[in-house]
Amino acid sequence: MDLAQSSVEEWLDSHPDDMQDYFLRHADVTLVNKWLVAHGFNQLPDFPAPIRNSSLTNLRYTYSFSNESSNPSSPVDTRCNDSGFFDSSRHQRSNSKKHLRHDYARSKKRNIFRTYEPNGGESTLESRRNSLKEMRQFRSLPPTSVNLLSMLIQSKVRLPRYPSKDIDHKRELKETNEKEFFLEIVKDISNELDLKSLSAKIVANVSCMLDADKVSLYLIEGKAAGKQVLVSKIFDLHAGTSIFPSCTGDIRVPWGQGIIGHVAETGETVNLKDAMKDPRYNDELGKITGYQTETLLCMPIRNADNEIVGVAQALNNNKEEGFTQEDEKMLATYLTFCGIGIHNAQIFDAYSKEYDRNRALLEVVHDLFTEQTSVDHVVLKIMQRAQSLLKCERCSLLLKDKESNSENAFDKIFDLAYPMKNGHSGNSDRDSSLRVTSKIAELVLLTGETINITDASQDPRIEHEDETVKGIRTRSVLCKPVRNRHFQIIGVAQVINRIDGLPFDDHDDLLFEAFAIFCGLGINNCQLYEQVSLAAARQAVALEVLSYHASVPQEEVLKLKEKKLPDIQELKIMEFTFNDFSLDNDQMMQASVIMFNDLGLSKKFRIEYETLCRWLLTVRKNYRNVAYHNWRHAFNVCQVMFTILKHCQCKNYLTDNETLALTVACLCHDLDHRGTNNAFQQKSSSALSQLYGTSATLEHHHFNHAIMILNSGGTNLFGNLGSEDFSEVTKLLKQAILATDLSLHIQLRSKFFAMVDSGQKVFDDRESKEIVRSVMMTTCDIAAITKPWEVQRKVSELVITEFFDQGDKEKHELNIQPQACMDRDRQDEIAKLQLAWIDGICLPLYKSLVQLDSAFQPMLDGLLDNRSRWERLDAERLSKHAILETGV
Ligand SMILES: Nc1nc2c(ncn2[C@@H]2O[C@@H]3COP(=O)(O)O[C@H]3[C@H]2O)c(=O)[nH]1
Ligand SMILES: [Zn+2]
Repeated sequence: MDLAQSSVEEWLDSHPDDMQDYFLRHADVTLVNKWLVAHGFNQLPDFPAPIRNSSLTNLRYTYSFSNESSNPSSPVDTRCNDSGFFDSSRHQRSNSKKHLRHDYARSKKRNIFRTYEPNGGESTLESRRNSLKEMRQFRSLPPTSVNLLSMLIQSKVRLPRYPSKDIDHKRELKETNEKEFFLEIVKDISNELDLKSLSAKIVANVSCMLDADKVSLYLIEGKAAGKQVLVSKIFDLHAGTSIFPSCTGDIRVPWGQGIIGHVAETGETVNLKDAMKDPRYNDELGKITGYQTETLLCMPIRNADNEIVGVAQALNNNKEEGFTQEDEKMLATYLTFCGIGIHNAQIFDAYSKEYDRNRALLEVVHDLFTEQTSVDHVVLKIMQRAQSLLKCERCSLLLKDKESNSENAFDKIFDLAYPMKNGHSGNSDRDSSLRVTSKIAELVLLTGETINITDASQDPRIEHEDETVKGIRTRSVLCKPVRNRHFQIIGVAQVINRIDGLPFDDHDDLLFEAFAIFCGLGINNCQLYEQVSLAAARQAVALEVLSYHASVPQEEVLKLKEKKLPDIQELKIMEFTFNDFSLDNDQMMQASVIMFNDLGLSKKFRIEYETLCRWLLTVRKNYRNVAYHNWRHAFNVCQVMFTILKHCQCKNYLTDNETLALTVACLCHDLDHRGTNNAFQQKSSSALSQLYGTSATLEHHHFNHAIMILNSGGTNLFGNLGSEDFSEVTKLLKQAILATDLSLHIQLRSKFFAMVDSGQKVFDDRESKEIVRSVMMTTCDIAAITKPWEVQRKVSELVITEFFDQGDKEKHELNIQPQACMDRDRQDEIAKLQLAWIDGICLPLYKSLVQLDSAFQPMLDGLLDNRSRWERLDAERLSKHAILETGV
């Protein structure tokens, strides 16, 4: 066991990268804390209270949990009071010096950063293997959009990692072949794009080159924002600056401080034989660690544009004369290469950050599309992503109270704390950290302006009394309005305290702006979705109510079912001269049953008698009580179809499915007609035109209504049809009902006329059959014009009554002038209009039908008779008119 342990340790020692990788992936905050305690870093700056009465008072620390392994969803408690680790007792503080000294002594013994790869190219192989493993991992997952997106936005860029030569090898080379040595250390850094590794390599190489005991490297950050600071990426304790390492290895030196600051600011090289005597030298750390600095060489690093990008400092080369001119020259030359390398690595770093940002925003977009059902879900997801990207202690969203009279009241608050509290929504009163910043949120809600408070202790708008009670300290706040798609403010998004202790910068502002927009969009989508769901539910309820009223009581069904059917001859329904008004309601029902039976439909399609009765009664009930487009019209249309099927040739070309579809279509073709035509639906922007569009608006509705009836309980006439027949009959039914749109007939009829003119008598191809069926529907629909004069006169009155009602609506409700045939003020022109109707639509149709099949002759005869009647009436009107005008 012990042996295994020692071999494990040995392996870990020889594989520092793997060990570090394992640590980064598996270490939790407790372990990090333990590590920090063990290494003497037992104070956190500003968390929770500044250090007072200590010899370290003027030391500036910056602790950051912001390295790539930090994840806001991990339960990191930055206050760490539970463990007592950050307890600010004096005892702990005085111990810290001891730890620090101890650690420093140890750090001298070994390289903290290994600057070479003991096993050559293995790491490149390993990274390739890892990336393959990741791909396999994604590929093995089921293909959900999340997995596909993850795969797509996986960075395919792998950092080149070139192994450094052993430090001893470099030293040897330096002794034997200085030129080779120099080439080696330039090559060493030329391909390194990771800033941290690059810094470590430069430090190691400069140390070797100058025989310096300690080398440090600082890079300038925050130049663009005008807040310059010198940052060291590597963990490297040394004396000479008032700095302290952070737990990520980032060390920050304020601008202009110490020799490093001076060199960065002026660009001068500083070469000292006795650094401690220089007034710029600040030896706070030296006092603690006991490290004595003697010789010092500090030089600026410039990029290709000659701008200073950093500073390198070497200490103690243990030579009496200090660092020589030769050393200076060599360092200057080497730093020229380092400057280019650093510049490239910084650009790469900026691109990586941008990549991360875009990736996070893409993920938010994905969330937005997948989470549309609940505001809570979408907001929480976006906030989690915002918090993970902005790395802040708290992220909240406060939604405006729409009901409240007050302009700055919130009714829903989402709050995500760090460590993750699994965001909750509710009353903010219980939460003091929200209360201290709610004034800011109210202000943002009122003004619509972003507020970025970089130092909350100096801001009067933050109520600090609450903080002392709860032990929470607001250091910085970034607060933004959240708007809907109409740019109205619907809430406020707020982030508090960056984890690294720095204030929110312009970059954060921009990023948070994107999140606020996403939040607004997400909420908007969810609200729309909720509205649609609500409307759908409302519609479902309305349909339920309607279908209850549209259905027929069972007694009525039984009554019809049990009533003896009269003789078909008695009803005279097999004649073209059938009187549309001869049957009463019950007789029309019975006549319909007889037609189904006589055509053999009931038998062929195994339609149960009770189902047929219920269906017929239901269809009748679903016609409105309008003047013309009512149940009687539907019945009369069906009667004509029946007569045609009984007397004309076309029956021979129709299949049973077609006969069934045409019969059902006649009875259903005007279902739920409201007494107004398609043009009116369009002009009034009725719900029907919105639902079905402007082409065959009503006809689509009639068809859908027919399907609805067929689908409701006990009325499925097609219930015993096989699936193929069922879908064919439904399709034929749709075609037939849509064909009753007169404008479609006008488009189609020329084809029919051409077919008849060409002498075609047999219709067995798909297209001509469809044309014939459509023409048959119109033939029946307008057949009242062919009926005996008394019937025609009565029907035309009903048609005109409905027309005039629509005309009245157009005049009074839509404020438009109706067509002549719908204008009540022109009722004396009826005969003229009927003549136009006959000549324009009816006569060409019935003439062509007779040409096709002489069995249609009675229809044409009736039509011509009615024409002469209308002609006479029109002539009478004209002569009356002439008498009135001339007085003769
Ligand atoms: N002018 C006129 N139009 C008619 C007459 N009979 C039917 N129609 C029209 O023919 C149309 C056929 O389709 P619709 O049932 O939608 O509406 C009908 C009426 O607009 C009529 O006697 N005179
Ligand atoms: Zn009709």
